[in-house]
Amino acid sequence: MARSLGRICKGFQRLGSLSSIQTQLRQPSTSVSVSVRGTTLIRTMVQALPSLFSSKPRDFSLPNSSWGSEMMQLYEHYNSQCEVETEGGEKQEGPWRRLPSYNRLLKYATGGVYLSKIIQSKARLFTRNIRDPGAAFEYVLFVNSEEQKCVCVFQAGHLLEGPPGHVHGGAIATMIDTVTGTHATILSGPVMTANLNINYRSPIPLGSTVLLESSLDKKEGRKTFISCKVTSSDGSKLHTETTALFLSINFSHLLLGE
Ligand SMILES: CCCCCCCC/C=C\CCCCCCCC(=O)SCCNC(=O)CCNC(=O)[C@H](O)C(C)(C)COP(=O)(O)OP(=O)(O)OC[C@H]1O[C@@H](n2cnc3c(N)ncnc32)[C@H](O)[C@@H]1OP(=O)(O)O
Repeated sequence: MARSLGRICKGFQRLGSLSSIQTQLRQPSTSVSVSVRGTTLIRTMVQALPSLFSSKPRDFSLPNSSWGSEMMQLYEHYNSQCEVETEGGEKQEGPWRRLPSYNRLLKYATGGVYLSKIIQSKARLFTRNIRDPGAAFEYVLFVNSEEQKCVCVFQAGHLLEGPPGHVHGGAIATMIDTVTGTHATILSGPVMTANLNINYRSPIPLGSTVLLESSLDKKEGRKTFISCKVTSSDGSKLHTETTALFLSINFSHLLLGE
């Protein structure tokens, strides 16, 4: 435990002081401003993420050759609203913001006390650990701070099969947890999923693109309640409906695992 804590402290030392991160935040090339309450932490984390990796991290939420036309259309729909033009022709932030996505959250604060050091260093985010483009989880998240909403465009690859020709329910749950969990983190800081209640209404064809829409229901103390719908890309078919509960945690909770 002491070793793990030491590693985490080292990790945060490498992150640099908060003021140096804030200086980074002010630089145009790295500036992201998610302007909802309680988002300073997540903004800092999102901003700091790239510097936690040894070499240039790959942002998995950018288009690749496996993205089909539906995925691209929806991506462009939301991406075009990340920056808008004023009447005077100036560019300014729009209502939506694309979230970058890496295959690891923290390089140094790994936890995982049951793993050897070598294996710990190979730990990767579940949804981003298959390198073959298009094979599994292809997705991109956008957040709308004003409306306290999050959307995710998700293209389900051939390795996610459950019933023949359709997406595995666990893979769907994984994406719902990812989207609502990210949304809850943006709204409330570090959280863990306490409850996910999913109703599967219609199967998702393998290879198709669907839209996940997450919205805040309410916040009560440490509890953040979120709802999420999965629909076909044109919104005409409802695939799943979910309510989720997230509880705010201290980082030490992840280490102690209690
Ligand atoms: C650090 C995050 C950083 C994220 C950065 C995001 C950037 C984006 C990048 C990448 C995206 C990746 C996003 C992935 C997201 C995935 C998230 C997961 O999958 S998390 C894994 C699955 N979840 C677990 O393993 C939890 C296991 N459970 C626990 O650890 C505990 O039970 C915990 C923390 C949930 C609660 O434990 P207590 O001890 O803190 O709290 P107690 O006292 O038990 O409960 C507090 C209140 O909550 C209610 N409560 C607790 N559990 C409940 C439940 N299941 N249903 C209803 N109420 C519950 C209780 O009744 C109590 O309520 P009363 O205060 O009395 O009103």
